[in-house]
Order: sequence, then structure tokens, then C-alpha cells
Amino acid sequence: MANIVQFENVGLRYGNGAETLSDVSFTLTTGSFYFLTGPSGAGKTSLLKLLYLAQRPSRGVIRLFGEDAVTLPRARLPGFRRRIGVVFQDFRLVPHLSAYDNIALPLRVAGVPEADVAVPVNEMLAWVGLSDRADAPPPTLSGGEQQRIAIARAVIGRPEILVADEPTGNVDPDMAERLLHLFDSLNRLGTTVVVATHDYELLQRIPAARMMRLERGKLIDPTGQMRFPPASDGAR
Ligand SMILES: Nc1ncnc2c1ncn2[C@@H]1O[C@H](COP(=O)(O)OP(=O)(O)OP(=O)(O)O)[C@@H](O)[C@H]1O
Repeated sequence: MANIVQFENVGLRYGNGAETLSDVSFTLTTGSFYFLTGPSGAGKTSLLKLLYLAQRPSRGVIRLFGEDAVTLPRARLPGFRRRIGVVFQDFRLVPHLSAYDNIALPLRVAGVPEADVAVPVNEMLAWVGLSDRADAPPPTLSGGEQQRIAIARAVIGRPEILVADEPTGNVDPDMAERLLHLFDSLNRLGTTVVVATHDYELLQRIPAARMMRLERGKLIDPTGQMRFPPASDGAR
């Protein structure tokens, strides 16, 4: 299997402070499922931001889709970003747009003709089980419903990589399992999935997933072979 992501000795420093991420090296195999774990403040969100090109590293090499992403010309960034879907813990839906229009947004931004928008958006609404809420604006939806709209928006452009940052942080255990099922079904269709989570219950649900663990900005299991967190982290 090809590597879709490669980090080599990546460091990230915000301002003049100490490094938030140090010597981070790992590869993600196309089509695999990864959990990124670690205590609060370890640098998970920072690592994901590097991965979805919202942040440049202070040092090191990042290769995405076989190309150097650090020296990528600015004009090519939007094209790269479209190949990566992102799900945020706080949803980041547009409050005054309907669920339907939130999901349609990436297609419209990409210039897809309006005649070609309805079919995929309705398919996505059905996939996340919210066809009956198409007209609802996000503030009228529950947390789990909003997160499902956010997932639909993240994947409507058929990204090759799906990145989710604590996607189950604001939902109950049943909904967390339902969301995980959506990620799993995407992964089975070939999407590389990376989910950052504190929720060790979730890890047990996808036995084939690999686990990467950050501690104080260092990746302590770059092979992703570790399955269980240290006991000291178990209560998180
Ligand atoms: N934009 C920023 N400017 C300065 N420092 C930042 C910035 N973003 C994050 N940090 C710092 O980097 C460190 C890692 O933060 P990060 O959000 O990546 O951790 P995390 O593992 O995702 O934490 P959590 O699980 O609590 O979300 C923290 O000390 C944080 O304060």
C-alpha cells in the first residue's frame, strides 16, 4: 500500500515558545484507519492542523499525496485542501444556512453547477440519517445531528483523507458509536481516516485501526501498533 502522508522530523513552534511538536515522524498508509490519542495539550490538534494544511511546520518534511506539502506553491493549496475533509469538534457549521446548504457549500465553492448539487447533497443527508432535517438551520439541531451534518459536509467532495478532531466530544455514547460507524463505512470505501480522540472506548470499536500516541509533543508510537493506552490515561 502506498503512503498517503509522510512526516519526517517535523517540529512546530508557536511564536517564540518551546516546540509544541518535536521530531514527529510517521507515515499513513492509503486506506487505513488511525486514531490519534494522547493527553490534553499533547499537540493532537496541532498535528492535525499540519496534516490538513492549516498550519506550516517550523521544521521537517511533510509529504501529502506523494508531494512536498511544505514548499507547495500557494496557488496549489486549495486543490490539496479539497482532497482532505475535516470534521471539527465544534462543528463549524454556518448558522444561518440550512443543513442542506451547509452540506452543499463545498460543492458550490468548488464551482459545481447547481444542477449537479442536489443529488449528492440528498445522498449525504440520507447517509447520515437526516433527510427529514434538510431545511433546519444548525442551531435548531442537536449536537449529534450537527456533527452528522459536519461529517456530510466534510465528505461530500469525496476526499482521500478524512481528519476528525475529537468528533465525539459533544455527543452521548450512542451517538458516538453512530458517528464512528460513519467513519468506518467511509474507510471501507477506501478513504484514509484519522480521528483524534480522548475516548478510549472508541478505540475498541475499530479493531483494525492503528493508534498513534502523542505525549508532550512527541509521537511515542509512530508505527501505530499500540492498541491500549497506559493505565494512567484510562480515565480520560
Ligand atoms: N495557535 C496557538 N498559539 C500558541 N500556542 C498554541 C496554539 N495552538 C495550540 N497551542 C499550544 O500548543 C499545545 C498543544 O495544543 P493542542 O491543541 O495541539 O493539544 P491537544 O492535544 O489537541 O489538546 P486537547 O486534547 O486539549 O484539545 C498547548 O500547549 C497549546 O496551548
